[in-house]
Amino acid sequence: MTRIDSDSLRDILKLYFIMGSTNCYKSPASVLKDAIAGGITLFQFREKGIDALTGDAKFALAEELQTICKEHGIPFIVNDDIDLAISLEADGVHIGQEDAPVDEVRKRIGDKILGVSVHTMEEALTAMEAGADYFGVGPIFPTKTKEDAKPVQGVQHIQHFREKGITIPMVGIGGITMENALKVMKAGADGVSVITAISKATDITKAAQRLREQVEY
Ligand SMILES: Cc1ncsc1CCOP(=O)(O)O
Ligand SMILES: C=C1C=NC(C)=NC1=N
Repeated sequence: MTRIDSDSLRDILKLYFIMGSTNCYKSPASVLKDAIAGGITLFQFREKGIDALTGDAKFALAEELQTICKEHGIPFIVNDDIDLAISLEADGVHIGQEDAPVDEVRKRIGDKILGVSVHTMEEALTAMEAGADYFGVGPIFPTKTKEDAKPVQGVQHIQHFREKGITIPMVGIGGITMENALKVMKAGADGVSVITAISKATDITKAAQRLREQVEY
């Protein structure tokens, strides 16, 4: 197996739905099915927060959601938990700056997709050197979903990375909705990562559809 090429990755990063049990009013399985029906292109299992599942319950939910992704041809990414990703043979992982070093994770997952959260040029350059396939940049707008999010940065970092000639696939994250998604794309992102605007929508399929329209501008 070889590393995914950037152009294919850009296509799957367009509408990057992220979710765990703590982000859903309904069952995570039904939320994911509705989001897939609305046109998400990538899914990340992110089980975090005070009521997050752990151990066997977390594994069982991950497996259930991975099966749904497989049935619909949607790649399945695991947030932070490298062991879980490896045991499930997930399509990739997403790590933050506080997680294991990028080069260590790259060694453990081989050619699978490796996403890294970056907030500064230095973090970006280090992550690229170490083998990241894409960046998650944010929080772009205010968000209540991640309690320990860094300061809201707007689209300046995405613009700055592009102005400096960084061409690596990149998604914006944080407070992204159908109203502001286009601004993120025009700043130079290849896609948007969304939790609440989809997972807590009244009509999940419609919310995903509207976001998909925005990113396909
Ligand atoms: C995981 C993460 N990283 C930066 S902001 C954020 C949460 C995004 O959630 P939402 O789309 O609900 O604002
Ligand atoms: C924190 C994150 C930033 N970006 C992405 C894509 N996922 C995350 N979990």
